[in-house]
Amino acid sequence: MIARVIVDVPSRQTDRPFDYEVPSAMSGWIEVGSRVGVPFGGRVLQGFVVELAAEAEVDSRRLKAVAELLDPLPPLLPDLIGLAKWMSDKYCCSWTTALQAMIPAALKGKAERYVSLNDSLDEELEQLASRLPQELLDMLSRQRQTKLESLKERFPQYAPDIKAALEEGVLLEQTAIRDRLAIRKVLTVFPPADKAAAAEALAAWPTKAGKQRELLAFMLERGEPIALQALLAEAGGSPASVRAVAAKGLLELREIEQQRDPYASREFERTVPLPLTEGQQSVYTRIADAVTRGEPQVLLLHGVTGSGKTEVYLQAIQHCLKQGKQAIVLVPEIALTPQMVERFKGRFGDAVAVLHSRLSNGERYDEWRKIRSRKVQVAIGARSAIFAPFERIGLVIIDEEHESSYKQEESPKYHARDVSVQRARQHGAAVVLGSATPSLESYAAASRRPAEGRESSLLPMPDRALGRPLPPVTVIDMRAELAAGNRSMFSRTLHEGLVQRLERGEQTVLLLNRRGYSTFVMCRSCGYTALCPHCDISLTYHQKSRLLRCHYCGHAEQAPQTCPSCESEHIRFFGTGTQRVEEELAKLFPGIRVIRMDVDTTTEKNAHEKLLKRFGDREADVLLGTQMVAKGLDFPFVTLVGVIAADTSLNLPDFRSAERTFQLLTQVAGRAGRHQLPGEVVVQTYSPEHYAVTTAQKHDYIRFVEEELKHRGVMGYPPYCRLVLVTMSHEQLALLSSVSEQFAERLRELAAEEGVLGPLGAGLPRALEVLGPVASPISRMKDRYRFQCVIKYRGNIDVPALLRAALAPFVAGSPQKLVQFSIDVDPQVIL
Ligand SMILES: Nc1ncnc2c1ncn2[C@@H]1O[C@H](COP(=O)(O)OP(=O)(O)OP(=O)(O)O)[C@@H](O)[C@H]1O
Ligand SMILES: [Zn+2]
Ligand SMILES: [Zn+2]
Repeated sequence: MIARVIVDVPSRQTDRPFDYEVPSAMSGWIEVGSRVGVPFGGRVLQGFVVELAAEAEVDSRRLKAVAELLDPLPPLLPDLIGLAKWMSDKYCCSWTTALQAMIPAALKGKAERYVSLNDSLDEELEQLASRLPQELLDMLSRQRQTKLESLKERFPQYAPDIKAALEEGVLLEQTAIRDRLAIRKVLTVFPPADKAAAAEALAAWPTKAGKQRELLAFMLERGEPIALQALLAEAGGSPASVRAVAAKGLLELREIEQQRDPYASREFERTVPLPLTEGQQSVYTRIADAVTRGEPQVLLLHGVTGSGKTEVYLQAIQHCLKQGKQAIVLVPEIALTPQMVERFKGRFGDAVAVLHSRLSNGERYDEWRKIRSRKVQVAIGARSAIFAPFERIGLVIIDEEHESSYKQEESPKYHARDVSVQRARQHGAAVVLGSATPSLESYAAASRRPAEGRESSLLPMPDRALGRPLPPVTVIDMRAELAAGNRSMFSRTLHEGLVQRLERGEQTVLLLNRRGYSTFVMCRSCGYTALCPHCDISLTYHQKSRLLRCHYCGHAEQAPQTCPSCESEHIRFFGTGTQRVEEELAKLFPGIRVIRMDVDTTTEKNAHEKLLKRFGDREADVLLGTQMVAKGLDFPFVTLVGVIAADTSLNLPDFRSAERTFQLLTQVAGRAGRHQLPGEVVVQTYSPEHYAVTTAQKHDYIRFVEEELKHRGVMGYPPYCRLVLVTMSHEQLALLSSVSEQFAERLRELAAEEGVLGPLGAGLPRALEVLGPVASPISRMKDRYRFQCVIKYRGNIDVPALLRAALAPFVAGSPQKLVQFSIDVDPQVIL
């Protein structure tokens, strides 16, 4: 039997399956999706089996055999292998890069070198072996295989002997793949099987073995297994005393596998399904029908903030589980709050696995194994949870589907929404995209259907579940505030609002829209700003460590005391805006209790969770933060939401800036007055007439979409066309410039051959334009210059195929001269 294996070398030349022979001992074990170690270019590398075949495509004499099988159960399923292929085609990444995105970090094994004594030593070799230093020989003969690294570390003085032994063939070298992380095993003590006999033995115990006696008595009383460590902590004694009792057959000592459950210590109150409101009911019925029918379908749930989307998700999942199928729930990373987890754990208990980036690798691996071993039926997590290895998926839910964090910014640059749709196609599953502010792409796609004579896939929920109206929004023109002599960062209205909440003991959420703000260093005398020496971007100031850091390459340096350029002392560090707001609040409202949530206060593990819990327990009057406070929070005592600067995201050079601003304002406004107490919202801005602000003020999504679509149409942006961003980089500017010109030219030629090259504005059904090359907005990163081309196209064009063809001449070049190409299909940001 032949296994076709994708080897973990992420280069374009090796991006195809290689044939290996399957040794007969492995043949019953190897499947499509198995992880194997295979010889490749003189090493053993990790790879995945993507196909099994009877005959090799290469000369059988040149065929090598699979060296090792890494897991008894294949970590990937055939549908995921197929999905990875689809991703590599669509996103122009290598197949292996896509496969790597699907497995937990713990399984990204690394090759290790081992040595062992050659056991077929003939006389001559024996002779040579006997000359090895005795302690080295001892160690080698004790173990069948010894890690080369540990041998080197332990006996640095014998390096020449080891080398010689390897050359002479006295020592043999092997490579094997070792996982970064193993299943955790815990030494556990079990109570005696025969209690009566143990009790008898206890009574007859000689008094001098007091500690062993106590241990046995403790275990008899306890009656259930306990980890050795815990036993020693509770009952005292040493491992030796436990072993002594076990040796008498009165206790049992065994290693058992332990799952690291990050939620083990938490109790989740069980909830029951709520009677649905009318609006929820009709939406639920549509989703449940789709799940029952088992046809792939994409539904867009457009429900205003507080409309009770989560309850609909919960009941739809319940329906899905009843059908014997599994469900995946995607939420944006920062919305994966304890509140969210609680709602799912509360309804489905241990049937839920949670996957997010704040878990340790070990915890994530264990959650993942619960899915793979069919212990859970629901997976909730950030974007990569779409790869949860379920076998029969009935429903995929993407909450806050408009969030940009569903797009992965490093390779594979996939969008979880598109991957979900593809995976749902494989399984006959329904996809529910939920949002109060759907992305323009999703909204346009859903509204196109009725025009094409198909059933609408738009599911609206225009009312809040608890009957509260959406809160009134007051827009404050900050220019007028200044004209009226108010120089504070709080308008009079917001100030007044805060005073009232403090008096009434209600809570306020304050959002500082920080996108586009940066925390940089500037000299007020000469205008000097601190730039990264390797990247064309300013360094960011970190107040805690007093360091200046580059967010792209990690470069760090001490913050200067005086200006490096003019030696002036007037050098200023513009710290995170939230810190300044916090200081101002303390000044204006003495004694005010503020919880600040931003990148600086949420670096620690679970910090996010702890801060929100304190706010939920009403230990603070104000929750102040960046984007993090805008989403998903549902606190009954929040009656005021203030947006300190609505504009900062409007002025970014990004065609989605109006959409992002509208979404952010609508989402954060939605935090107010969700329960019994009515809420209100104050939005401070320098552009009160911008349609993103005025439509958000009226909670008018449809109006915003109409307005925004006009702009997109005029400018030629999605959803009227699609984009691909190609970024090229190299250390030498001249070379980069000429290669990128050649590439763009080649691409235009190929598009012309296909008959699709032409301006989008001409009204052709299929058209493609290549813009550039031009210098990227960040024109140098990690000492490499960067150029970019933007491809705009409309209609059914296989752009990935065009790109691959255009790239071909540049991939095979000599390595030193290689220009690095990075392709971003449907980019979220054009930087
Ligand atoms: N059928 C129902 N009966 C009673 N209460 C409900 C019902 N459905 C939802 N709720 C409550 O309404 C509140 C808002 O619901 P939820 O948080 O799910 O809104 P949402 O649509 O997700 O809003 P957002 O987009 O703002 O996060 C919650 O406190 C929830 O418990
Ligand atoms: Zn200066
Ligand atoms: Zn840098």
